[in-house]
Amino acid sequence: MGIDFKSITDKIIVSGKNYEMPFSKGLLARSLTAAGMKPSEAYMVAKEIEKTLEDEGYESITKDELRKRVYYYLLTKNYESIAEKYLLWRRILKKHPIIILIGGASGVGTSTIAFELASRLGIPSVIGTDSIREVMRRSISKDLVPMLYESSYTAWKSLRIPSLDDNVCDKHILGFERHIEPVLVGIESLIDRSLTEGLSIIIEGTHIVPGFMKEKYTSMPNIITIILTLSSEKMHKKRFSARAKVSARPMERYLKNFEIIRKINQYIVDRAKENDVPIIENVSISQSVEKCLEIITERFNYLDKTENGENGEDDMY
Ligand SMILES: Nc1ncnc2c1ncn2[C@@H]1O[C@H](COP(=O)(O)OP(=O)(O)OP(=O)(O)O)[C@@H](O)[C@H]1O
Ligand SMILES: O=C(O)[C@@H](CO)OP(=O)(O)O
Repeated sequence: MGIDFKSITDKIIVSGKNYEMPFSKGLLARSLTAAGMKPSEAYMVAKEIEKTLEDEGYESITKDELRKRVYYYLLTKNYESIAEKYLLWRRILKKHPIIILIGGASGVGTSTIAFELASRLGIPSVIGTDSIREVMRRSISKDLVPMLYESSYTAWKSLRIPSLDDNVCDKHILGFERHIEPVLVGIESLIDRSLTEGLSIIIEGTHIVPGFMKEKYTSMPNIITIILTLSSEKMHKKRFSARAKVSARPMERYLKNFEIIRKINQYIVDRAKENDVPIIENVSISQSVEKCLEIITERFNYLDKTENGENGEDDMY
């Protein structure tokens, strides 16, 4: 049996297909910011919508009706483009789990952007590929795949190739490739699980490299890969010192291996270009998040059109 919210709150109750919850201005504001509204404005709009419903005597409202109300409210306040994006996002998220993969070399900011994006989109799970790597380490022995027990930029040290001719193959990159392969198995199984459960998720880290994931995944329109980079070496270096101040990851280790990390950065960017995967210069957090949202909205538009036709609006709200 569900919770009897009426007995514990006098808030309007919002009901979905399988659950009910008290009206949350924060949740509504979040879906408005995902559609492009400024956070400060979004909270005020959410507050105003709640007040209008209260004034009209609502005690409960279905999610579909609320969506409709929000949409028309936005139109009457001249937020046409946000209104359309808001509807598009609700329509897509209602039908599909969304899987966002954020890749990039160590230190370019994948986890920072992934967490910001998750909060804007209301996606409850962010998993770092470092954690997946940790799980894979427990299931694959060090003797079998020693590269897995290294970092992405030191994996080359475990290669079993005595003298590698750098003109034929770059040992740092070969080490990196061998390092990410077993982690990809874990990433793919996590994606399978999310698809089966219908749960949206963001997976981030240096093990997300375009061209390495099976086509089965890259061809799904609700799986979106984005690569982050930093062209400026100076800025990239600074990120390690900034991180060292708030975490237990010493910057010396990353600075010592900086040349290799930069090589990996270039390698990931090249693979992204080859595979038509969008690349974002992660200079400012807010701008990177905005760009990610633009890329995701574009994909949603495509998904929506392929499902409903150019003007199809059979399930508008
Ligand atoms: N756009 C940005 N502007 C300023 N600082 C940023 C930005 N993105 C990330 N940072 C900071 O840079 C540092 C490194 O970022 P983060 O830990 O997210 O990197 P990462 O790509 O996840 O690295 P790793 O793969 O090694 O875990 C952090 O201190 C973070 O706060
Ligand atoms: O392998 C790496 O590039 C990083 C990624 O976060 O991990 P660590 O430096 O902790 O081994």
